[in-house]
Amino acid sequence: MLNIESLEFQWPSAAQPTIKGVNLTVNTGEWVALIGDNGAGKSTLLRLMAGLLKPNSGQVSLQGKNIASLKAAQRAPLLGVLFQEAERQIFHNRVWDEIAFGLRHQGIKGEALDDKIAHTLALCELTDVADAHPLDLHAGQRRMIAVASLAVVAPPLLLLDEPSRDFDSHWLGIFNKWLTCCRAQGTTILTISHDYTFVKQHFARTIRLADGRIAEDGETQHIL
Ligand SMILES: Nc1ncnc2c1ncn2[C@@H]1O[C@H](COP(=O)(O)OP(=O)(O)OP(=O)(O)O)[C@@H](O)[C@H]1O
Repeated sequence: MLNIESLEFQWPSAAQPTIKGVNLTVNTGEWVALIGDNGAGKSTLLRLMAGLLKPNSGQVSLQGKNIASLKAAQRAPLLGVLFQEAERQIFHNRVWDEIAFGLRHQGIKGEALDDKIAHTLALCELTDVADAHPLDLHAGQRRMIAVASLAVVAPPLLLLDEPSRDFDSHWLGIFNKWLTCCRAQGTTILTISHDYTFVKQHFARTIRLADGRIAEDGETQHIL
């Protein structure tokens, strides 16, 4: 599914590379947690995986395609990203329109569009706020809107950055219900997390990044 070879990346303003020769394979349907200290390079690596940054050398391949060579519209059906700050991926004035965006982009309209959105709103317990402005809602709901925008499109690969952050126990329960659906659909997931309870609950494999390199890669029960 996802193959990373000899990946190197240096932020233009940085004195040294942030990602230093990472090699990694994630198989279809696998769930992998990426852990490590603050500043280890986890979010940078996730952005490289998503094709949002171009590496200085090496390559990220997704389903055999070099991700850095794909346009945004070509990447959209292949992968979805949940960023740490949900606000950064919310652009519409109404929850319903935010969730509809990805489907409309795929040319889905009419009853098929309405049905998919109604199902996703119910799954994410957002039906009551479908007409609300996303930024009028609290942090847990805003994060769930970003989740719903991914859920409705259901890409085969999900890259999640600290997904359990901002959720109280109520919203975490709804989020975990969505993860159960992802598991049933065979979705591949790579998540960054500092929440080891969450990691142990869902992710059999854990990779620890330290100073831009993979320090450990193995079974979660041995690493955490
Ligand atoms: N936009 C940017 N421009 C320049 N340097 C950056 C940028 N984003 C991150 N960095 C630097 O890259 C290094 C790795 O940061 P990154 O956010 O990838 O680490 P992280 O492991 O995700 O940390 P955290 O757990 O705190 O989110 C840090 O030294 C950081 O200052």
